[in-house]
Amino acid sequence: MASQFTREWTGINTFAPATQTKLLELLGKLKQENVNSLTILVMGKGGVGKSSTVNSIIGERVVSISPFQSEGPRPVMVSRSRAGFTLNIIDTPGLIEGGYINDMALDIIKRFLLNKTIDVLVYVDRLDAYRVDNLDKLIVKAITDSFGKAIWNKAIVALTHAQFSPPDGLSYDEFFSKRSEALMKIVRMGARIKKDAFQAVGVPVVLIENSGRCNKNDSDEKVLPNGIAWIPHLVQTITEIALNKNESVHVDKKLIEGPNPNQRGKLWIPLIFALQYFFVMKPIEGLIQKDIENETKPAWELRDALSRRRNRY
Ligand SMILES: Nc1nc2c(ncn2[C@@H]2O[C@H](COP(=O)(O)OP(=O)(O)OP(=O)(O)O)[C@@H](O)[C@H]2O)c(=O)[nH]1
Repeated sequence: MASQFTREWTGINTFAPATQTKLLELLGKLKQENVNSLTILVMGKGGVGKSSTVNSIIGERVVSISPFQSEGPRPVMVSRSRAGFTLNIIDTPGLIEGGYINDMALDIIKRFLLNKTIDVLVYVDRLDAYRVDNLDKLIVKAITDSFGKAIWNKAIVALTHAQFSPPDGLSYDEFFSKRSEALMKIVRMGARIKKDAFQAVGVPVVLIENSGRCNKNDSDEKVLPNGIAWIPHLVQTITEIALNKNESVHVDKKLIEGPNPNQRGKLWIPLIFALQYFFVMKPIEGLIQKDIENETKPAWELRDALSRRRNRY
């Protein structure tokens, strides 16, 4: 997907040596499986840390970040190559505006993605939130309606602000598990996937800390309060999703335009006619016939029939 002029992924060099080694190992694993490029789509509500996450993965400030919702509702694709492998990451604008899905932004994203193939969807939200609401459901529904339910076979839920300290009484792991559980429930509902099927998909939830003040371990890697070096963990999860048995999602015209409303239900028309014929028209015909047979003949008709019979003898 990237051209021959794709820039070198030099941002990797800014990571701690231990992180670099792990990332290069993962790229090697992908190449071993004949995967020479990956396209990652980053989506979520406004201001949750999508652009910051793109910058963290690339290791450069490639897209602008802002504490306020960004103005231009335009997606941006950043491509970098390293050792014969190309990484494409698509940053998208937040989809919610004034409490509703911004249809225009969604449409622009869909058109931007036309003829591209999504290998992994990273659905971003924040760890430090206490409740999920209808907006979360709406955004998941909008993603599902745009790219089909199959997109969730290729999805990761990523929670930013992961250096967050939960309120008194709750451990980090407990808070993470409660937050993930609540979010996964809303994702399942928004995607309209049955519980069993959704559990079988097993969308992974990963933690991210984009802040420059992220703690580091002895190997100088950025770590979370649970001790996990999050960059290699995120890239490893991306690799696993990319290599799972499910197909990547190719965005074609049919997918983004959805079913033609004029075609909707057309297949049912002959069946409805057949049902009407057998279960409405036929029984009515039968009743009419029976009615004619049972009809009591008027007296003059019986009298005329009798005199005709008498004259014959
Ligand atoms: N502490 C902390 N702040 C973060 C993290 N991720 C993002 N931020 C901050 O959150 C704000 C919004 O971040 P962005 O990356 O612009 O969020 P976005 O989702 O791309 O926003 P839109 O493009 O407006 O939809 C910025 O002030 C970031 O510095 C994180 O992991 N930890």
